[in-house]
Amino acid sequence: SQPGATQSSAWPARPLVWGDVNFLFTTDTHGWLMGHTKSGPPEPNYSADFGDFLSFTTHMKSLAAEKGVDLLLIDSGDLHDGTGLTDGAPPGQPNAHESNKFIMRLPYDVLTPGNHELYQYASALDTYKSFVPHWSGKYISSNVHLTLPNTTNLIPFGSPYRKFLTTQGRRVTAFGVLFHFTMNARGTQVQSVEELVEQPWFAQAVEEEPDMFVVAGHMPVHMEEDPEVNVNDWPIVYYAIRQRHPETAIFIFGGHSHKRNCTVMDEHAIAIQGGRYMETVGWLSANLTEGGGYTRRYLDTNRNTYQYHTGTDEEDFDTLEGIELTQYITQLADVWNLHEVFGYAPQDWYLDRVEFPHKNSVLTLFLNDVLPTVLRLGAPERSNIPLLAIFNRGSIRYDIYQGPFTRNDQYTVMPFKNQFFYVTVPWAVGRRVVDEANKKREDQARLRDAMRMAMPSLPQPSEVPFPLPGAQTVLGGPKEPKEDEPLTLGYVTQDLCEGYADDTPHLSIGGLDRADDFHSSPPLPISDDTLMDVVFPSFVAQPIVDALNRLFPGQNYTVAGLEKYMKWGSEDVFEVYAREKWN
Ligand SMILES: Nc1ccn([C@@H]2O[C@H](COP(=O)(O)O)[C@@H](O)[C@H]2O)c(=O)n1
Repeated sequence: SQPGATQSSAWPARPLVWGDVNFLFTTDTHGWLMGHTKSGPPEPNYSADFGDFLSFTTHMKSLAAEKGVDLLLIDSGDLHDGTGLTDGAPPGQPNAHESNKFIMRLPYDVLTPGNHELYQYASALDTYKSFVPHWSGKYISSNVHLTLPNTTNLIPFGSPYRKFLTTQGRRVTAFGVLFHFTMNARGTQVQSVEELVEQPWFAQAVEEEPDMFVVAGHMPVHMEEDPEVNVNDWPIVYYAIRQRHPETAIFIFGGHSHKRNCTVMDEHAIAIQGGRYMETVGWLSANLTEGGGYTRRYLDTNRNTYQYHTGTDEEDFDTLEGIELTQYITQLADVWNLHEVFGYAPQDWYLDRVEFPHKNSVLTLFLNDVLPTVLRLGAPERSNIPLLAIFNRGSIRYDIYQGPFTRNDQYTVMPFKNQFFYVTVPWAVGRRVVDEANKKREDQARLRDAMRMAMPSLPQPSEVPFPLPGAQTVLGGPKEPKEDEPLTLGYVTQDLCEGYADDTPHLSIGGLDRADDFHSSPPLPISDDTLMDVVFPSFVAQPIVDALNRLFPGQNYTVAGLEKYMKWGSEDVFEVYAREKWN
């Protein structure tokens, strides 16, 4: 792992149960290739870096070969937007250009893009040119297309599908599916999942019966409260395959909601996903012969986990390639100055453990102090005008831990490069913008829910042989810790499949389901007709402009007509604040 990373003191509770077909899977890694290096709990549980992960997958592939079984490695997208390694490149270089080279060192069998691969045309194009070719057909994007500069023809972003033989000779048909993402950059196209399954080429690809279908997709395998994330179109893909092949095995690997979860779809189909930020490596094993059945496990990403499951120790775990990858990651972090300290955070602030406006919520810190401080510093000429700052919760991505706050931390909290726009309106209008923008979101969510209800519901699985014979130890709740083995803080997963699936037992860190809605700084004690500045990030300019136009008819606000509030963008905000307040 990376120099200075605090190692985990926790260990897995029991060995993995292998089937004849096995999968390791990642999703929503968002650039956390350095692993989690802080000492505050639960960070040490996720302290392995991508070099460790490479050593782990190498040992696991060898174990599979020794056992004469298959092991496939899958990723379900969102490789960048989340750390300095992916987003801290010098100006002009597309996100993830360097970090993608690290990912290319891993032996993935199937990869698929997430929505973050498509927000910016420059990074989508760079992925297409520099990353996709390396995979020789393994990077699959069944419903994503792109146009090359100065052309109009849509071409597949990755391969539309992949048919291949596993090392044990099993025939696989694989697809890669992204939810119907609509905020993609001009020059990229995402087909809806309904449209995808109607394509003649899709019907043709599905027609021939393989031993198993493997579908990696950037959509959650469960329903979510948040309409931004509640984009579970898996039943559409599932039915499109099931109609033709009633009993063929289907393995679905989801993502996007940043949670561990699992759903049994029928006796021969299961959908599963790991969490986010390289905190989880998922494990799924199945017997396609000998009466079927599955086991699953959510592995914490630390060296204890990796060594325990590969029967190695500090002496023989690291492979040369793994050590080399760790060193390359360290070098890039050094070259890009990611460990530069901007200030010292006086306490922890959490994203998901406490609710806004709790004093330990990173959202509270951001709205009540960070944003007002930085906006005032950034536009001193407007400091006599009252200010209402608005932001979208989804732009804040992670906790802040007490101690040195570095350039990399700035990217883990707020990786996006959004400008700040403003309009000057009477307080009577300004104070209603956030509610109005959120109301529209809720209306859209209701519409989407209504469409979803029109879809056939999933059949109830009957008598699903879950888990695999020999996996009974997985059932019955968390293993009781020994008295001298205190539990550490971490994830305690309750997914929708049978039994207990966390690999290492923990005391629950908690976690809240939140909508990616709009929030604003505290109300101002001013009269309704006082003019004020409403400031918001460019990413949400359209919904805020729409809300303003509904509240203030006749003004005709447009995104193109908006002015920048200050020179700093969202990626600068925490640096400016930490230098000012924590230094
Ligand atoms: N330029 C951007 C891009 C995205 N966001 C926020 O990220 C959310 C999507 O992230 P997921 O991991 O859930 O896919 C999006 O809804 C925005 O809130 C942003 O702020 N700026």
